[in-house]
Amino acid sequence: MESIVTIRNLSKSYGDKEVLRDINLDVHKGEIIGYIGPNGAGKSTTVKIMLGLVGDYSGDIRIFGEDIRDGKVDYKKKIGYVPETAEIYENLTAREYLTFIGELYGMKYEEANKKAGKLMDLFGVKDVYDARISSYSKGMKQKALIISALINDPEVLFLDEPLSGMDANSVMVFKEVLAELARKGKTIFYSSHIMEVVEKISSRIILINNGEIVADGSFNDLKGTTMDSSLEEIFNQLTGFNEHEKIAKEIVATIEEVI
Ligand SMILES: Nc1ncnc2c1ncn2[C@@H]1O[C@H](COP(=O)(O)OP(=O)(O)OP(=O)(O)O)[C@@H](O)[C@H]1O
Repeated sequence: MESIVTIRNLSKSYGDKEVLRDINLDVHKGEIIGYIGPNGAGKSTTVKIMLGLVGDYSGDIRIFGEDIRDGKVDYKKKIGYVPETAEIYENLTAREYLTFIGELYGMKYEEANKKAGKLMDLFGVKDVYDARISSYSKGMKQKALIISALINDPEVLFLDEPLSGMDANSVMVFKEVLAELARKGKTIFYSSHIMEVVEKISSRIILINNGEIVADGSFNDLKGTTMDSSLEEIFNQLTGFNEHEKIAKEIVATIEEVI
């Protein structure tokens, strides 16, 4: 199977805090990787390193066979990225923003405008194409971001919590879009805390805890190793978490406390 992303011995520290420890990973064409882990586990850091947004790491990363350290930016043209928090240009309209992004990817204005307008329509937000993004609801902003990541027909998609704020119908459509893209040979790296969705869409799940990969396999493989039935339970077990009731009680007791 063709390897789209190859990560070898990736480690990263911030000061004396080791955030990623010896990550090794091969991502193959057409895979939907569910990349999960507790808050602060190192998921966004991994993705940002792959995108060239964070440097100063040790180890090697190849994307489409090229070492990303070589400073070439060509590989980025084949990548789409939905970040966890969007630095979206809120004063622009979606038409302005999406055509701008399209042109950055080397598309002609007319082509970008046509495609963006059509995608806005298909995502049910055509009526706000010419409204400022600052006036959008959370889910509408998320759709504009998703469109900006897809407009250049990328080979690889990096998605960080892409569904936040989206309603149930839109989520269904988007999940189907991801499955269809994977069938067409696109590779998807999907980072999220919504276990239900990760469980359903991923062909392979990678669980990272304290900067290390602690599980890597299909949902069925993971089920086999722990005897748990849902990804949420597997997640809790592999990250050593079984104290939710106790912690919740302490939180409520603290809220009620008269100090
Ligand atoms: N610029 C930075 N400077 C210092 N520490 C950082 C920086 N960015 C991230 N970290 C630390 O690296 C660790 C991993 O962060 P990261 O954002 O990769 O986690 P995550 O798995 O994406 O978490 P979440 O699920 O909350 O999004 C955290 O302890 C975080 O505090």
